[in-house]
Amino acid sequence: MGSSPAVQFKRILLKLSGESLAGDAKVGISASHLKYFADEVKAVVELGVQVALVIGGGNIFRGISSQNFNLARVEADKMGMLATVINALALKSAFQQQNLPATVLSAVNIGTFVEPFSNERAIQHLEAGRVVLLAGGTGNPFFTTDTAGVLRAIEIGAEIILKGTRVDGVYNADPEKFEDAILFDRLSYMEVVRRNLKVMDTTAITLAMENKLPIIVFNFNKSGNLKRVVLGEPVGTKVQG
Ligand SMILES: Nc1ncnc2c1ncn2[C@@H]1O[C@H](COP(=O)(O)OP(=O)(O)O)[C@@H](O)[C@H]1O
Ligand SMILES: O=c1ccn([C@@H]2O[C@H](COP(=O)(O)OP(=O)(O)O)[C@@H](O)[C@H]2O)c(=O)[nH]1
Repeated sequence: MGSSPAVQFKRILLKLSGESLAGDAKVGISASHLKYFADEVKAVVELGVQVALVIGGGNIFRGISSQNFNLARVEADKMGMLATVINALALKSAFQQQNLPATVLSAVNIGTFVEPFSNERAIQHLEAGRVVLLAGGTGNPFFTTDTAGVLRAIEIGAEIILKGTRVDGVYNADPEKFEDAILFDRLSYMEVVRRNLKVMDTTAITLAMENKLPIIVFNFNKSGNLKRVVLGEPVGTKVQG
């Protein structure tokens, strides 16, 4: 008889894209996707893992698409950051409906709706057993929520950033464009940068590298995968030194 798998992490930072909250139309928020997020996250909280979650905003607005609307980039990025707050509020409510205590901390000052982010507050909430939804990205234009994920992981002392996507990990080319793309089990940070593998932006990768924060990129759309990663099963691609 094999021993049961052991939980690998005490505290994780989970990064999920805004689009993963949308239905097939890739815009807006889908009720069934909210429920799915709650179920997947609850399964690891029940293992005793502290979960901080950085959510993107691409299902509502991306600053990079500002040219399409003839908007100034900085204003468009503010809209993108606000979009992440909307997603975080939706997730908080969905988590609470599944009896999963959750709270939102925002990098952008939203007044009375949500608490402002501080690393101490985040850690207090995590230690009190709440899922901490980190909204507003980094609070600065020209950054992404992937970079916010790495930054917050380091600030709150998470052992790893888990980036959930709709593909199985990091490939040698975009698997949505190249059918014969090959999946890596592991990669160094420098290989991701050198090979220009666009699964996370370079700012996020180099910040992780400088702070020795390991990254696992995995398919969040496969139910149970988040739990498998936390239990140390070989799921996705591990990026580290
Ligand atoms: N080398 C690569 N390996 C894996 N995915 C890649 C790669 N290059 C580009 N991608 C794309 O990155 C996406 C994952 O990033 P994610 O942040 O979840 O989505 P998005 O950027 O659309 O919000 C995948 O769906 C995939 O199409
Ligand atoms: O620190 C940040 C994080 C995000 N954004 C803006 O918010 C949008 C949504 O974030 P992102 O594209 O990372 O979301 P995702 O792709 O994960 O859904 C971005 O396009 C940017 O316009 C920003 O300006 N600063």
